[in-house]
Amino acid sequence: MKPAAREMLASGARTLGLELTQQQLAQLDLLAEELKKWNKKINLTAITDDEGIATKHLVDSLTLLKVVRGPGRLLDLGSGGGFPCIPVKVVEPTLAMVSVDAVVKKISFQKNAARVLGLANFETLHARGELLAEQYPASFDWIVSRAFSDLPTFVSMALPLLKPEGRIVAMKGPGGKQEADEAKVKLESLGVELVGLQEFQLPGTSDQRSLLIYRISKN
Ligand SMILES: C[S@@+](CC[C@H](N)C(=O)[O-])C[C@H]1O[C@@H](n2cnc3c(N)ncnc32)[C@H](O)[C@@H]1O
Repeated sequence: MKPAAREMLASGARTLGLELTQQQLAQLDLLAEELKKWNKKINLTAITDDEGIATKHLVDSLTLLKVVRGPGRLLDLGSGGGFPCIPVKVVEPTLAMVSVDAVVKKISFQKNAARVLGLANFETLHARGELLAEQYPASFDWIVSRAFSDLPTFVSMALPLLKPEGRIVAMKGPGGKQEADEAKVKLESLGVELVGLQEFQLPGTSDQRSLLIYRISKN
């Protein structure tokens, strides 16, 4: 990435309370370069400029760390080009990751990126999220997604895979609260409750973001 984009990444992360090491910066830079290289052959993202990648993919993925903490097992459903899971893994390596996408070429990209970046405990899976319950029953502390699906679809897919004390985190844009309100009754009938809602501005932009956090209902 150009120096200006690297600086946007470092300062965006700092705004989130994350002081990136030189090694983490170099790994995220490498991820951006691999993304641009592969994107010429396969369609991974519409965002192709360094500044856009720095803020809208890298810093945006790291906003998840406002809520998620390691150690633990994290599942990213519909991870596409590896967002948010790869940047989060780089910055919070104590999280063991499973990254799932239904499109094989996206998973091939992630496998390559994980190798080039030297990520350990980062499993990639070419699969549909609906079909994971047998292989991963009640297995994850965190199940997350960004730009994946509506809340009821995501939550129903995540529930059989979530540990009893685990959390489901949906990364949303400015309409997150409204979506949560509209889905409230449906989500309660599925057996989850909203335990956190964070609304904030994506650092380095004027874009609004929200994080919706659910757990299995206690009553
Ligand atoms: C809009 S992309 C978002 C990718 C990434 N999370 C991001 O924010 O950049 C949605 C991704 O979900 C994947 N997907 C859609 N339905 C899926 C399913 N049922 N199981 C697994 N992946 C799915 C698609 O292949 C696509 O890569």
